[in-house]
Amino acid sequence: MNIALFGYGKMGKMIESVAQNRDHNIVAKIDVDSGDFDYSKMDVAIDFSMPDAAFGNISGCIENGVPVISGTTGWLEKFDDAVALCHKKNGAFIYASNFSLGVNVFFELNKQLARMMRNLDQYKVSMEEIHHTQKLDAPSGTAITLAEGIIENSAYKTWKLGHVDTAEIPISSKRIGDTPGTHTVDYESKVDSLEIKHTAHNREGFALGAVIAAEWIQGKTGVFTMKDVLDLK
Ligand SMILES: NC(=O)C1=CN([C@@H]2O[C@H](COP(=O)(O)OP(=O)(O)OC[C@H]3O[C@@H](n4cnc5c(N)ncnc54)[C@H](OP(=O)(O)O)[C@@H]3O)[C@@H](O)[C@H]2O)C=CC1
Ligand SMILES: O=C(O)C1=N[C@H](C(=O)O)C[C@H](O)C1
Repeated sequence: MNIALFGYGKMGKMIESVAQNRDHNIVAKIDVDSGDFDYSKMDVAIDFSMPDAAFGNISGCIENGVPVISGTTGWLEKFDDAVALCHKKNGAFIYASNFSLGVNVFFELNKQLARMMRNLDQYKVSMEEIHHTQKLDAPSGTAITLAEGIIENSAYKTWKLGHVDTAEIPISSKRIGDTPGTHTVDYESKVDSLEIKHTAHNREGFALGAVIAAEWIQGKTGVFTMKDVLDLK
């Protein structure tokens, strides 16, 4: 498969390595100051760029008939526009706030736990995410997806960074060293604590998930999620 990388930073380089180990070719490495590039050489594009660049990269690929996988976080105010464009152009698009296989299982576990805790008023939920100090957005895209999973399956109405009132899920964002990504969902009562946690040991899992998504989307049209890719029930 001929893969174009939009964003050749920490993740772009990791994806290059994982993709080459799976016998794919990298046909373009596109950063902020890259010149012209040729969409006709791309079987699929993988975007791990920056919040203000992602929508332009994704829409350019869709307009030019290139299936696109995006892991960039912090641009979701334009997500519905990307979905509409994909449907209009009969394109193919997957966004995931986190491509690691373990986190996608964690997303489903989190929803199931929220359903089980729904009527147990003794417990108050909170969330913590820890990332490296270069991260631009807070809270992380993964923490937002986890909060949305709880909101869909409980009486919580919204999430908020820091301290909150009772209908909100508090998210604490910490930036420590080179932490690849740690997410904890905690239910606290007066008598006990129940927590689920995912810890990424490095960036390889994110890259592997994105390459698996790129392989899976070949020949398909539509807007998909990692739940579709991994066939999680
Ligand atoms: N969904 C997931 O599983 C994961 C998502 N992420 C997300 O992916 C994104 C990238 O992360 P990471 O690789 O660590 O960040 P980096 O800062 O290391 O890399 C981002 C790259 O994007 C480049 N860039 C800037 N503008 C553009 C543009 N217009 N077109 C193409 N490339 C551009 C930057 O170039 P320059 O340096 O020249 O400005 C840089 O090389 C972040 O939003 C992060 O949150 C990260 C890990 C996992
Ligand atoms: O910026 C990162 O590094 C990461 N970003 C994603 C997020 O915002 O959730 C995924 C992962 O945790 C790493």
